[in-house]
Amino acid sequence: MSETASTARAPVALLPSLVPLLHEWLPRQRWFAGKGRPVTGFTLVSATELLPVDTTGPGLVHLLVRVQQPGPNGGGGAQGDCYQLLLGVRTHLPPGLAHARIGRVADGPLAGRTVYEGLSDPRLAALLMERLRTPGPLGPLRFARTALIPDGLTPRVLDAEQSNSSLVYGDAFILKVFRRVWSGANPDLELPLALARAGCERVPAPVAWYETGGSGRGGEASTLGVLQPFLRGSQDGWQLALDALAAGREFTEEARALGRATAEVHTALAAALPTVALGRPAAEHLVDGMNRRLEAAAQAVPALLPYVPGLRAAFDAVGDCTEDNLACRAQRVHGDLHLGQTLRSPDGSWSVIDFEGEPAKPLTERRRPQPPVRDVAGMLRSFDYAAASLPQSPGSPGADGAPSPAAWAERCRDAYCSGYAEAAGTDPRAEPALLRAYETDKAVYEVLYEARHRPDWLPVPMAAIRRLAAQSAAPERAG
Ligand SMILES: Nc1ncnc2c1ncn2[C@@H]1O[C@H](COP(=O)(O)OP(=O)(O)O)[C@@H](O)[C@H]1O
Ligand SMILES: O=P(O)(O)O[C@H]1O[C@H](CO)[C@@H](O[C@H]2O[C@H](CO)[C@@H](O)[C@H](O)[C@H]2O)[C@H](O)[C@H]1O
Repeated sequence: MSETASTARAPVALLPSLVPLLHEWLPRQRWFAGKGRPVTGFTLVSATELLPVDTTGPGLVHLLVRVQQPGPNGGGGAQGDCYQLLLGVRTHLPPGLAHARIGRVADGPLAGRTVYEGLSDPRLAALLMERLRTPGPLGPLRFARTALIPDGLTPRVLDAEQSNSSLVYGDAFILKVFRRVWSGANPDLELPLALARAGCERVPAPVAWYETGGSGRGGEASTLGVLQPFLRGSQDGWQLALDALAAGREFTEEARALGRATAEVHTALAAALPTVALGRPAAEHLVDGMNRRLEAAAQAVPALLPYVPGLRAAFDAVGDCTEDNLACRAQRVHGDLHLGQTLRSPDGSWSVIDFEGEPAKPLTERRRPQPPVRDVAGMLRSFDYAAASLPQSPGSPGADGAPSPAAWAERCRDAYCSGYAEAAGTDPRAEPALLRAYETDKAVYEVLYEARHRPDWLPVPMAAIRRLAAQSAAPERAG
């Protein structure tokens, strides 16, 4: 991403007058990654008027802003993390947009005007779609598409709690606007594009996207947003699993189908993008990464400390990877696979979405080839999560002698691995120590994630930590 401030007709002195409003508004957003650390400054990366700001109607300003904060920044390093903002500007905000209000600008080029979350304004959201329909450059931004997009689709903001912002257009397309912008292609564009080119139908194929930087000055463009077909009427795997559990129903058929879908995605990714055999140095590098993440998590969540030696022992299995072990081949993977990243369409087929990887990790790390067992482990953790999040009531599994949620999860985990083995030809359970190492790494990530975002959920990954640490201490008894 270019670090030079650039403008496309947007007022150059825009940022200073917005700073007091952003100071207050930005840290409160669900997608703001630097929660808990004070914001000490803002730097403008680029400002682009998508709709000119004049006094007759709403304007739409696209901003890339770096946010300075003390402490360990993710991808931004000392310069701070970069965020994408789409600000609506109006003289009078209609009451229907009151919920989107950011504030009134006190001085500068927008003095007296109200700025608000532009994506919440259907008129401005439609304008963003118009840009995607008619590709080409606009100041520092570039719009691209792979197919014609129909006109006149009504936009609505998806109100799911998310790391990014998504808009649905006419129930036909979904546009994901990446909030935290990293230098380089986002895997949520890169991988679905590669899968679409490889003919894999498990992933909605990107129809359009927009990006910045990377052209002419070397380096890769940074992805800002991706438009994909909206899978109307589909339900996500997390909700389906919870519904099944609450009704005391098995979920093994679905789990098996999910295993097959995961294997198909992995096979297509391995065919479309480079794979590497992990020799000892590369495997040891992976173990180092796991140990570093464990140390950082244990510093932030001291409840992890007693388990550190046991968890470290679990990671050692990855260091034993040799080049002739097929399970140790590394390839591009999903990177944050869980039930909430799967959608079942009304005809019963499963799709996989959200290839961004773990949002807090630097992009370079997320784009590195990994053993596919990493995704398998992520999904196995998810069945455990579903079972652990079921509120106990009479008649629910585990109460009054009904099958226990833990046993339900175990059957799902087995069925998922069986489905995976059927489609991939390799059974993840054939390398139990490797699988356990990746499950442990994921559980450590979850401990940190929950401590930061949903402290009430912390007991769920902590229960897994206790189980995994005990299994490493007695591996011969662990499955
Ligand atoms: N192609 C799609 N069709 C239907 N719904 C989708 C599609 N892509 C995403 N969604 C819905 O949008 C939600 C958020 O999408 P996701 O890619 O997970 O965003 P985030 O990275 O912000 O978590 C998903 O949980 C899903 O319900
Ligand atoms: O969907 P995101 O890309 O935002 O992923 C993050 O949030 C997830 C929670 O929404 C989190 O997943 C964890 O909780 C899920 C239940 O809510 C569970 O199914 C997953 O197994 C568990 O990891 C994910 O880790 C995080 O990156």
